[in-house]
Amino acid sequence: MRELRVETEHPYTVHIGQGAVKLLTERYGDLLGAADRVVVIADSQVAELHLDKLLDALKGLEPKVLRVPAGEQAKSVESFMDCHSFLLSENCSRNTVILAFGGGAVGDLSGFVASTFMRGVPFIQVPTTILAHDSAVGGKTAINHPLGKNMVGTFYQPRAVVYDGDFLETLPENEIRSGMAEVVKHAFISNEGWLDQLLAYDSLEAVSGEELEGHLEKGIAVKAAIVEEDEFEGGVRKFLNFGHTLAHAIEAHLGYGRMTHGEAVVLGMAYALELSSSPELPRFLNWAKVNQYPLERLKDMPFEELLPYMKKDKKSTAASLNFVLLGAVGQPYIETIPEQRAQAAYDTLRKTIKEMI
Ligand SMILES: O=C(O)C(=O)C[C@@H](O)[C@H](O)[C@H](O)COP(=O)(O)O
Repeated sequence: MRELRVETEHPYTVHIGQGAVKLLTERYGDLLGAADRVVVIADSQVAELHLDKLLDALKGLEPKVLRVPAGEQAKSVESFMDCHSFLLSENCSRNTVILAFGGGAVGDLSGFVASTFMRGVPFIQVPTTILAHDSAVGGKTAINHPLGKNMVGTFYQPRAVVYDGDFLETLPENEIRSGMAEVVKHAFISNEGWLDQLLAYDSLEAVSGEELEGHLEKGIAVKAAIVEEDEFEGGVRKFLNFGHTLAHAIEAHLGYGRMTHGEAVVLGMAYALELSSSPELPRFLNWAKVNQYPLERLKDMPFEELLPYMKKDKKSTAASLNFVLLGAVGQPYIETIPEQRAQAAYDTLRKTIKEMI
């Protein structure tokens, strides 16, 4: 079992490894045992596959379980209110502990619920996807608004992240693609050797379970170091948003859940590399093509339809479009891009993709 500390204002540990859920009672038994209620907010699809294992690990605690829609559909006002209604109907109090069981979406929703129920109750992230190595760490919680992704949310750190590798074994292909995008993002902003290694795999299927665990640990370490330096995103934390300005615009434009988050992030990273005039773009596009990321979808998305969302990005201001760009691998920076240049780069990228597929 591997452990990483995240030294934020309220520090916590990320536990990674097969069978990690047993730590819920071994390490967090005091917190959970002292709660008047333990509430599991579970992704409904994940619950079908893995809830028994989680409940087994929570034996004796008699948790209440609320199933929410799978994936991005969970991050709605309706789900948010359903969670609060459930907590109230179960007579939960400030002494209740919430467990988020599922991928990034259920983690974001549950964290937001935990941060707002009676002005805040403790929560533990129990992630079940590759993508969640990113979203479960760092304390960003949110639901979506039709006008922009993650627009309603808080910074609220979990008490622990218990990341059990067994849950990753049933991930569908598009979820593997989605999660690996965030792993590659962590490599782009931190470490050239690691990026070389990730882009050199013949395909995502060629990554063994053991190697994956190592990559996830590296990704979490990159993220934890940045979050420790800038928990509330005044500066360097923005680098974790590499590829996200366009990605979030695509997700909002298409409708949440129509493209996985990580797949959209791959399109967004390609765009950021184009804006950076980065020599990394060709091999990155090739990796994305080999692994069947939906590059071709850009052709149906005119720049003018994405622009309003990009203007609302949290890194932008009313007057400017701000992107995370890359000087070289491991050297991210923020730049304000004039609209015309943003449009020209988008058109160039679409042309390059059209020629290669
Ligand atoms: O933790 C962060 O900071 C990130 O930006 C990580 C992103 O990969 C993640 O998707 C995050 O939820 C995006 O946050 P947002 O503030 O751009 O909504």
